[in-house]
Amino acid sequence: MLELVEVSKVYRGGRRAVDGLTLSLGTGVLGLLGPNGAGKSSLMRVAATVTRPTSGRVLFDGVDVVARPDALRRTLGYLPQDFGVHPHLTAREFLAYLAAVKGLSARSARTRIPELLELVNLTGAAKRPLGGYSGGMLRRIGIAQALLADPRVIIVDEPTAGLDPQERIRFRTLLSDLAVDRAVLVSTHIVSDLETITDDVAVLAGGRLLHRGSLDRLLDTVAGQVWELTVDPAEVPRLQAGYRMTRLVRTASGVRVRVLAPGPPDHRAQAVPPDLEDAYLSMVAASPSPEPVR
Ligand SMILES: Nc1ncnc2c1ncn2[C@@H]1O[C@H](COP(=O)(O)OP(=O)(O)OP(=O)(O)O)[C@@H](O)[C@H]1O
Repeated sequence: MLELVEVSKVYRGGRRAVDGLTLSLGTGVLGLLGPNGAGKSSLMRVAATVTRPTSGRVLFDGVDVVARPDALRRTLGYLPQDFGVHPHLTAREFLAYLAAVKGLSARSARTRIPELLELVNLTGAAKRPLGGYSGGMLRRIGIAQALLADPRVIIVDEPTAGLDPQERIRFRTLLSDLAVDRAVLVSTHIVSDLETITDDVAVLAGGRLLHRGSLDRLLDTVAGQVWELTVDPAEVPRLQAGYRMTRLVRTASGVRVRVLAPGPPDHRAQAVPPDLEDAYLSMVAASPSPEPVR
């Protein structure tokens, strides 16, 4: 449905935020995972036609959206990271305003807005000013506005940032439901957010794509390389200097550490099954940052 081909984004001053990245999206959720500054927001802004790529192409059903953005824009729902609302407007007024901006007829807005408020579970709060909403409620209003035009493509940047655990679950369920017949691109730097939302992950670091595939394939990249051992606190610096440590927990009997290594780092080390955090940290740590372009 949406294809990014060799896309680069270089900002003024030479910062190369996206570096020759190729990625395709079909129906379902694609999780975009990467540390802060990896280029996730830049990539999403390019995909959402908010900014143009410096080079490369973005195709929507085969049509070049850089030259002809309208076809995608008509059917795109985009929730940026810094989504702002007017605190004095109620949810209903805010959606009505955005519906007008997006060119929906007054008649379709009248039917669509209550449907969306129901979908994001905000019918009961529809007449309250947005200034009194919690972070989770605001994110849900953000999703509602992204769905106003019944989009085929939904792009949401760090949707779970600032949400409490319950809101997080509700939000993930909503996104999964929407993805049944839509392409959904969702970014996060929280590995555990992805496990329940999708099995299709793209790992980004330094503007480059490090991995695209299932969570199992991501786990395979560190199979047999994760070890746990309990050590004296004084030994921690030596281990930290020699190995990538993915966890460190103080216990009554010492410090329980989890390290990545091709073989056992110590006679006390026990092999443990890798988790996604291990795979992600191993991948991101191995990736060099690209040089700024001069
Ligand atoms: N408008 C801009 N002008 C100049 N540099 C920018 C601009 N936007 C982003 N950058 C830089 O590009 C790089 C990638 O930023 P981007 O926001 O795309 O990453 P991210 O993965 O979304 O990170 P975060 O989760 O912190 O937002 C960073 O080094 C950032 O400082």
